[in-house]
Amino acid sequence: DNSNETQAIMFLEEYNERAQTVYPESIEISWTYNTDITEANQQAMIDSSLEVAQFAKDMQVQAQQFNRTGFSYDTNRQLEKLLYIGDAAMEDPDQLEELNTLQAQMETRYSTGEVCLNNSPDQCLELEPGLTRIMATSRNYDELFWAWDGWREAVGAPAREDYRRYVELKNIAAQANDQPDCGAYWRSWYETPDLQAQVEQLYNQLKPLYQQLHAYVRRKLYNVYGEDFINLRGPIPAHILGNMWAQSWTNLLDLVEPYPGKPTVDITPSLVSKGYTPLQMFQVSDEFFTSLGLIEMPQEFWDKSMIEKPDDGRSVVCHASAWDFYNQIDFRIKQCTDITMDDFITVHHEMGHVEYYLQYKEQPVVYRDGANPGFHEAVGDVLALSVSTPQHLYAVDLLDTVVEDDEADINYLMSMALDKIAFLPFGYLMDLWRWGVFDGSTPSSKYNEDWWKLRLEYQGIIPPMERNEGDFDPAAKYHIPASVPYIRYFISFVIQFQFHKSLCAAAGQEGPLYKCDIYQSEEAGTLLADMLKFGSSRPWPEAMEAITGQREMSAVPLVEYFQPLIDWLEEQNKNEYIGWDGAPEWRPAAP
Ligand SMILES: O=C(CCC(O)(O)[C@H](Cc1ccccc1)NC(=O)c1ccccc1)N[C@@H](Cc1ccccc1)C(=O)O
Ligand SMILES: [Zn+2]
Repeated sequence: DNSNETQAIMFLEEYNERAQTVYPESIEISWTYNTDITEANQQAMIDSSLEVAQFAKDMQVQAQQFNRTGFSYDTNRQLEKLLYIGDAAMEDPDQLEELNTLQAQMETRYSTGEVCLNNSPDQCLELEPGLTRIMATSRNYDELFWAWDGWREAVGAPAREDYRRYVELKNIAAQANDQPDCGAYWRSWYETPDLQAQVEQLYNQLKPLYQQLHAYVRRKLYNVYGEDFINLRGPIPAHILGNMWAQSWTNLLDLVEPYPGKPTVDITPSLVSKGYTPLQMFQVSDEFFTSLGLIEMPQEFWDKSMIEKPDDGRSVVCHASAWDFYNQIDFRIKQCTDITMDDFITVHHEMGHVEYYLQYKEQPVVYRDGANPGFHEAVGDVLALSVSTPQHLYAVDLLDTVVEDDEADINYLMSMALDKIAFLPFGYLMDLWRWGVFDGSTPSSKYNEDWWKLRLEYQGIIPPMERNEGDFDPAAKYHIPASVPYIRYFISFVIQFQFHKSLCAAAGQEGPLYKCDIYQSEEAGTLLADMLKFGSSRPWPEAMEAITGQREMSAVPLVEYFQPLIDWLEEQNKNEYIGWDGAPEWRPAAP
């Protein structure tokens, strides 16, 4: 009855007040651990998360007392968000403490991992920046193997037992949220019953693009490493693609550039030669957002963010992240920013998260989230599609010369494909593996075997040395030990081109999609901001419709963006073997 709804609304208002005290305090304690990893800070974070879990449980008990029939859509949706509270729903507090402890230990192991030169403890490299720079710049097969294998030995294998127990506990937590397993719980956030089928269909539509890029890059790597290490009908060794996880191949641009001799589109040399600091990289990004009429980063952001790896000996979680303190004033980024184009793009990615926070900060706390997790990942990347254009980089003095002809355009599209197309199979398989682990189809006895089956089937890569169950290679990627879902990035890499196409139309940009730069377009900014303000108050198809005019995810704008390169690659590859099942018995020579 109506009075019941009035009481529910009063309860929700009380929740909204209390949450804006409870959450900020706990998030501050988590920030302290992330920016100063010590045993004490880790324990403080675990203790605080147990307190927050108790608060969430108390609120859940109150929320489920209401008979929601006849309630308005909004009251219903807000209450619903309080019923499903993740790990906090675990019945047994000891199990929750064990889970939080495991997660903190796995995050610490990854974030403090290092590889030491011939066991001299004073010459060690951490992932950022040391190992990342080697993976990006070395063309020495053995040196790349040293970094690739050393990292997996340091943070992969040791995580196996923790991870096995983590999976058990995460599934117990999922069942406490009325879900069969943790993968099902993570997918439930999309409110899309056939989500797996939709992402599988999107992947199959994009697979031909990836296979063309794979064949072309394989040929170029063959020219560098030779026939002992590259089989022109087989998979590519996993460690020579310019990235620790072979998820982005942009660092191979100098090897694979279609028309060498054109001015480069890689601004890393410019950033370095012009003496750019991390702060300036953030300021340039902020200026792009405000040029669209979006909200600028508040002073607290500049005062309290951590945008460089500290040099005072502190251990920190270097993997980038953007933080909402749920008090409408504190928003931060934590990033160990290196002076590279990769990190300039990551700055935009992280700032996109904060822009979303700023746009929905007036929403009730329960709605301060992306329309779905993929939306949150797409915001910064959409703007980066404009920022990355040679014309824009030239306009903001990050490129000294720009040439606009068909060959230069193909070079540019290749650089973008090495990021966006190369990523797609990795973005897809990360959670294919985890969904299988959570639903039991991948037992711990086959963690590594199933991982490399997926890496071969979808990415067409092969480990440089035989792997076995003494290894645990998935844990060498942050999101696995850090328990961060990943299908959100695959979804983002598809929908960001839908958003780009719509924002470009709003900005009155007419030319080919890959040349569009929405810089300084208030129309584009307004179209984006109006969607961001929704937060998670409406189902994501409504947010999609608000920007693009239609409700589904679609790979069409991504294909449209890359069409000139697709045509070029098909011509280039007309005598190449497409795919990697042409030499099933082949293995690369040992490093
Ligand atoms: O992991 C990231 C960037 C970090 C983040 O911004 O996605 C961060 C990951 C994270 C870290 C700690 C706890 C939870 C998530 N996500 C956020 O900061 C975040 C997540 C949800 C809402 C708001 C912010 N990118 C992915 C994929 C990617 C995306 C875009 C370009 C390149 C690569 C990667 O590096 O493999
Ligand atoms: Zn992100």
